[in-house]
Amino acid sequence: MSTLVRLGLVAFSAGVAALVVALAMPYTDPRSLAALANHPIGAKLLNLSTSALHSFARLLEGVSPSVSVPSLHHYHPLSANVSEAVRTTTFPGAIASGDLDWADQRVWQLQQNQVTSPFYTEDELSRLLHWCGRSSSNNRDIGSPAVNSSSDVSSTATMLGREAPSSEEMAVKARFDRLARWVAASGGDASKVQLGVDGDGLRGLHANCSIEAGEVVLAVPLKVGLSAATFRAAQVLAGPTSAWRSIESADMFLDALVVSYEVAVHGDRSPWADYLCLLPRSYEGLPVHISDPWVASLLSELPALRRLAAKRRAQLALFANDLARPALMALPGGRSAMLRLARNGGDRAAGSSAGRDLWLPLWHWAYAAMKTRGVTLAAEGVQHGDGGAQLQLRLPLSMLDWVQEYGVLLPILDMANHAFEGRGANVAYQLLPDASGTGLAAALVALRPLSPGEPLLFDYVSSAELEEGPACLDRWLVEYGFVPSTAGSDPARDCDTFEVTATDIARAVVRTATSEPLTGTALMEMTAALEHQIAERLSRRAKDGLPARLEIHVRQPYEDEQSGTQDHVAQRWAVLQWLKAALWDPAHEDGRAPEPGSEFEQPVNGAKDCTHGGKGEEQHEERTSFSLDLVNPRSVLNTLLQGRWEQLGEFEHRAVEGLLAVAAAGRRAVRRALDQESKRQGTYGVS
Ligand SMILES: C[S@@+](CC[C@H](N)C(=O)[O-])C[C@H]1O[C@@H](n2cnc3c(N)ncnc32)[C@H](O)[C@@H]1O
Repeated sequence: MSTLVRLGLVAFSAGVAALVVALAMPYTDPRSLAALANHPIGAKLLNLSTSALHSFARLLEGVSPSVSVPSLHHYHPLSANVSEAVRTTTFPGAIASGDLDWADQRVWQLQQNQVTSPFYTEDELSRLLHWCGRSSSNNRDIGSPAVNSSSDVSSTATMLGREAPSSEEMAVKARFDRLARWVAASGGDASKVQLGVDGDGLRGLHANCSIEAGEVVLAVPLKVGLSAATFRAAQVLAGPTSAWRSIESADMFLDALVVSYEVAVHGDRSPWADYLCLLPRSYEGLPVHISDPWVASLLSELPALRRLAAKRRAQLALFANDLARPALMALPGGRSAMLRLARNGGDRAAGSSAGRDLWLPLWHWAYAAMKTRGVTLAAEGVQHGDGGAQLQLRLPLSMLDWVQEYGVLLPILDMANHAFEGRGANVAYQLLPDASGTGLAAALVALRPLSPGEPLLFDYVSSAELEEGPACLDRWLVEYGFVPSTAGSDPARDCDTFEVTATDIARAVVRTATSEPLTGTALMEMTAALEHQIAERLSRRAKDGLPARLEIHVRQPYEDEQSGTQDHVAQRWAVLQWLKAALWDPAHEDGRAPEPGSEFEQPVNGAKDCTHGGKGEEQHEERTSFSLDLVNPRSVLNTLLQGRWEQLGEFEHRAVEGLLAVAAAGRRAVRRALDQESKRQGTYGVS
């Protein structure tokens, strides 16, 4: 080969090498990578190349690109009946919202049948967080005493009577102090706060000195927060999560992946190791994690909660198996971490029940931690800087261009408990520039002068509620795992949802007509016959988009004059139309039957007689010929509300904490609706 050709080849190789280096360089320097990712074309190129690289890697692993994209349909226990479920979506107020019906009672039951053990246990968490060196902690665990032993914190903790803190308490204090130093070194300030326990035994954040109104009590720079933008594999997250972009609400599960990764892969080497050790080991209130069959059966009577929990449960399963597990394995160190999780379950050969793979327990616990403690930041604000400051986060965020909201776990700040604004909140959550002036810090600002030892309470949702109005309390249980005890009830947060089927309508009709309790074979027979008729009418009306069952939502009427609705029963008009369709023969709709606005008319054909409980074919005939067309939908609605009010009353004797609070709030809402119906109709007295 001539020298010239050799030289040419060397020059060509050098050129190729230079090109490769030029292409690879941005990936090695976070700043140039961030600059590139913030450019619209650069971000697209990065997205494309990381997705392509990831797909290539999967091909090498033998995963065919034609493997179908995972979908929530696979986790809907009745998905074979999807087309039937779709039918229920078109009518206003119909149960399903989307193409899968999560409200169907059978969905929750079937899911529940598969739950044979708790989603995670404290013992499993002890194994996952073995480096923390202690056995348990939860919100009410006093493994977290007031960590400042100064004498002016007497109102802080129930622990102060103790002379010497236990070794566990010392360990908690040491971890908290290390976190405070990390926050300070990162440009924040945690010098005015300490861990404490309130009078109910609830762990929280307390002031440790006197604080003026308007003073910043705590500032935690966002870069200290644990999030998809900051965790240790942030820069390579886009590829392994590229399949997530087409899945509804995928960003909600990104945070659980982040926590799982830090625990499984980095453990005590994680910058958040101290923080992870201070997290509660159990989050008992989240409906999605109900494993006790008795509690699950209570949830069945709260359809709004049940529907949300059923869907969330399916989403968690979809992500755990098909999306988060492969994503974690594709992140650096993920594959061996996953193997460790599988092994950490103990000795399977010995048939130990403690031997399950720890991945699912970790996943569910991580989800619970993020859900109950994370703050969310709009992706828009994160990418373009909020409050006038450009964020310094390591991840070129536009690479995750499908994310709308980032969840962030903020060490120390997330120890503060909740109180509604104007109802006990003494600090406000704000985003402020951090000490460097180039990034943001999440801050708690005093709303009034604070004394040493006072618990710091802020409103978890005030900014969200500004836009959407007050959230119903049942929503709190699903999203935050607890129902805040407010000073007196706030009518705007009292809501109830209950389900009405042909059976419920039949019972209400009998009750409306007879005002006698539903007892005896004769009444049962009559109800069954009515139910049959009602179900038939509804199924005939299915072609008009009328669902076979309806959720009735009861809440404070919106103040908004524009909407023009002032009914405690949401979409009352539509509900009455549906009841009318269930009760009245379509042939009678040309004015032959009473309109919903007209007064209740007594049923004919001896409906009253049915309460006498006689037997025989003749009477049965008479009863089943009861004329539904003459029953007024308004009176049935009234009876349904009355029945619901009584049903919720029974919760008082059997429900567990969170569900009891939801049921009580629902009962107050239904009471208001009943009063409104009673006033409107004048003639109906309700007890
Ligand atoms: C952000 S954490 C607050 C700190 C937490 N207490 C701890 O020990 O780590 C939110 C959790 O604290 C509890 N919590 C906060 N505010 C509460 C309140 N007002 N009433 C009851 N529980 C509350 C709930 O369990 C909630 O899921």
